Amino acid sequence: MTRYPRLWWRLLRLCFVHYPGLTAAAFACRLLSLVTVPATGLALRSALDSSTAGVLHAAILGAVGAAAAHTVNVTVEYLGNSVKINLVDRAGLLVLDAEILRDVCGIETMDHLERGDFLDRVDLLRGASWGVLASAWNALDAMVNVVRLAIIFILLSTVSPLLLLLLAFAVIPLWFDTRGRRAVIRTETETAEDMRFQRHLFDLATDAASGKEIRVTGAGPELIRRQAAAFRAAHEARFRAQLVGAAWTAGGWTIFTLGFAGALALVVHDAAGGAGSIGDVVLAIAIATSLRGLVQQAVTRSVLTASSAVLLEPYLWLRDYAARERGHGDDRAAGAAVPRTLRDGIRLEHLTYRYPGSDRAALDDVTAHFPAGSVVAIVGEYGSGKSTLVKVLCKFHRPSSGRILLDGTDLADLDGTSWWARLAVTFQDFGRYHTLLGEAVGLGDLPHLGSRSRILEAVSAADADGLIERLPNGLATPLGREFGGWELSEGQWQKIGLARACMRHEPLLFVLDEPTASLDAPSERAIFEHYVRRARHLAARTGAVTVIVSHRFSTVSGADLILVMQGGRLVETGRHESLLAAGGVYAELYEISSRAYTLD
Ligand SMILES: Nc1ncnc2c1ncn2[C@@H]1O[C@H](COP(=O)(O)OP(=O)(O)OP(=O)(O)O)[C@@H](O)[C@H]1O
Repeated sequence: MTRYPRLWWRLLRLCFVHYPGLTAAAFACRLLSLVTVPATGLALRSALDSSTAGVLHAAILGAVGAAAAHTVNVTVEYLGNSVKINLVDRAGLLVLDAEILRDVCGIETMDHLERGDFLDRVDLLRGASWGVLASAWNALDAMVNVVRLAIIFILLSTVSPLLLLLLAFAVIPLWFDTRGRRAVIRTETETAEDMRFQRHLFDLATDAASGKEIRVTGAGPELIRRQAAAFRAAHEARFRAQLVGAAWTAGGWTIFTLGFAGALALVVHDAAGGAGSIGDVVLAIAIATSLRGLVQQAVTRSVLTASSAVLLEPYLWLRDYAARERGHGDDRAAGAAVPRTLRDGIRLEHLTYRYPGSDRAALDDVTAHFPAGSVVAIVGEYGSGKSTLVKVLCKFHRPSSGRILLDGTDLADLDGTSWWARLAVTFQDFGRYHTLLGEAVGLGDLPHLGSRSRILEAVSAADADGLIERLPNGLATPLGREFGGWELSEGQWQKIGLARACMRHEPLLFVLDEPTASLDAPSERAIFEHYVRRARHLAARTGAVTVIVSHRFSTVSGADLILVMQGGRLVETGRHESLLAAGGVYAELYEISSRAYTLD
């Protein structure tokens, strides 16, 4: 909680830096609002007392003053609020949202995108950055309200010190409300996972890709039942918490109203007994009436400020997390430069990796040497750790222990961006870019996005010339039905992904993670041979290592080195012939895979 004031100060400064005019106007309204209610009461008292004393011009002046002060009060309240809403909307969406996204995307590794606790926080903040900013203004307003109340109480004490008792009654609703709110916040945090889960099921049930399976398997009703159950559980818990909150609020206000009525009866009684003027009674009634509104505002703003903890906590957590992760990257990445070419190659030394929250190692003590210029195939059954190894090589995950050396330089000492600039990759879950076809390929190497010759060359390297010829506008064909473009088959999308990976001419690591999963057997063979030729070409230029991940053993038998993974461990390594001769896991899996292939 002690960090909040610092955060609010930073956020208010942020508003001022980006929108100085609006911020200054919002502050001016708040300053004026400090004096408008007391001024109205004082002017009214002066008008009534002057009129009782028969001083006409002073009475008129007082009446005009009271009307003017009241008008200013209403205007600054309205203006102050409108400016605040405008400011919070603009700065929230344009400045703070961008900051949050920069934090999420600026983290070098990708572990956070697979951590439930991280995703819960991002989920809470999704589209709610204005709420983080609003908390700073609510905190400021709560403070302004306290000062306004203090001025009013000083004024009331001039009428009767007993009126100060109202303060006690004013504090009660505040305390009651805070208690109720806390219960609501707690429940919202506790049920965030249920809400995320039900949204996931909703997306699954309405997504075109999963929709096909759902129809065939008839899993729809079960998914709907689970989605409804998760939603009901979260919703009911939140509703119950809101009822508890409402009960606390109602209790607080009932006590305040009783106290307020008692205090006014006291002032009228005093005036009737001759202990005050009629002006005093009017002053007390006018001010004490606004007092109710002011206390209500103070309570609302304090409650809003307190309830913003539901956003501030995840926001601060995310900032801390991003800063820690960036700090980790910066510490290590100081100084080391990515080699221009590889001579020795890539060495994995006792590489172990566990996914966040998992106690099972997805990579377990893997040691291997990928010589510069070699074509390395990683094979193994489902879930054996092939993709994880590729992701750690790409520096998307930081090894839990062990290291990766590039010509002797620890990958951990290189900064991610420089390393990624020397990678060419296509992943299993390749991107489907809904752009012009030429751009979908050219995006593989931004500096050459506009180079037609380079794009055509990449298309040829991916064996995709035939596809371009069949499309109505060649490279200028818009892709993706969702936005009115040309829809491609899985295999065609995959070829575009492969072409994109071929855009870079000087990678040090060329990764093909299941590059042919959506392609037929002849295309697969042709592509593999194509890539081996390309790998030799790249090897001659930069000593690049080509890593191909595949289930199909027959496809990769021509690789220089084959790594056989099983349950996260590297169980065999060597060339095809020697592995076959050894008669181990590779030989067995190769046999099964060849039989299946022949049956096909
Ligand atoms: N994000 C994740 N969080 C936790 N565990 C994961 C995650 N991704 C993968 N795993 C686990 O790590 C292990 C290795 O997964 P990986 O995807 O590397 O296997 P793979 O050999 O590439 O499988 P496939 O051939 O199916 O692509 C598996 O047991 C899997 O359950």
